[in-house]
Amino acid sequence: MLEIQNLTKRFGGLSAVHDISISFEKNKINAIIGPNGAGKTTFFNLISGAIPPTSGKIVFDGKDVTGLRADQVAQLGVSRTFQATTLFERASVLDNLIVGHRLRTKSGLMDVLLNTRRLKEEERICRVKAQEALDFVGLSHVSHRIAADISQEERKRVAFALALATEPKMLLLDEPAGGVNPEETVGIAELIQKLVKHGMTVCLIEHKMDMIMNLADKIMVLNYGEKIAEGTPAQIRSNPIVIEAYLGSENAAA
Ligand SMILES: Nc1ncnc2c1ncn2[C@@H]1O[C@H](COP(=O)(O)OP(=O)(O)OP(=O)(O)O)[C@@H](O)[C@H]1O
Repeated sequence: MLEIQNLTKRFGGLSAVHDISISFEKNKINAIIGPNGAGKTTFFNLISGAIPPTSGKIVFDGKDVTGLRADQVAQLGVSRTFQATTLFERASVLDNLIVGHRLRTKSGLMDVLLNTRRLKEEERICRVKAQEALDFVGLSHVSHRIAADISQEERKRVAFALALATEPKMLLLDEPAGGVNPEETVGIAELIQKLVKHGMTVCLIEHKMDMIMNLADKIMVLNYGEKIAEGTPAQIRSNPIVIEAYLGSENAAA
């Protein structure tokens, strides 16, 4: 599904991502872990087209997407959530979703000015899709609440619903369980499994090791921009290089 070949991103003298090659299989949950500053976010920025690589190649679903812009990559089926979910705080959850969907649909300025039939039809479809996305992530009950009033866990679910607007094949989730309590983390993990059940491929960055170890099919470990390991949770847990660099001897003992 996603093939990364010798991907490098340099910022001045610093290689934030250095010569990474890896492949992520379709319909699986892939996790990227590593200490702060290891290059995880930069890696996501490269895959999603937010920044161009210095060198290397990114092939998504058989197409070379290296150097494409974020909107072009999104069009091909890669969608993304961010560590912080930015919402229109005074608007309802449903309206946030409708705006999110509208931004991704096709009417041009002339349609808006002329208020065409196509525009009206798109608006209707957006409302239906927004409602469907909220149902999918388990938020129909808060659809009319003001965004400012919902919990951190609900915000995370809204981020998922927004990312689903483009009907992606692959979802990049940046700390999907960041700032949510352990019970809610289980719920977020279940939602990720549901996405995969519905045919999506997931790639996530997460610091919550219990969640990752229970959820991921494959883990890539970054350290100082380099891939130091990849494998199943069991392989990663017992990898001496990972233990040394990242997990620490306490985790190994556990
Ligand atoms: N635009 C930029 N310009 C210069 N340096 C950058 C830029 N973006 C990231 N870096 C540097 O690249 C390195 C990797 O950063 P990155 O944010 O990708 O790490 P991370 O693993 O996502 O960290 P965290 O877990 O803290 O989010 C860091 O040293 C960071 O300071």
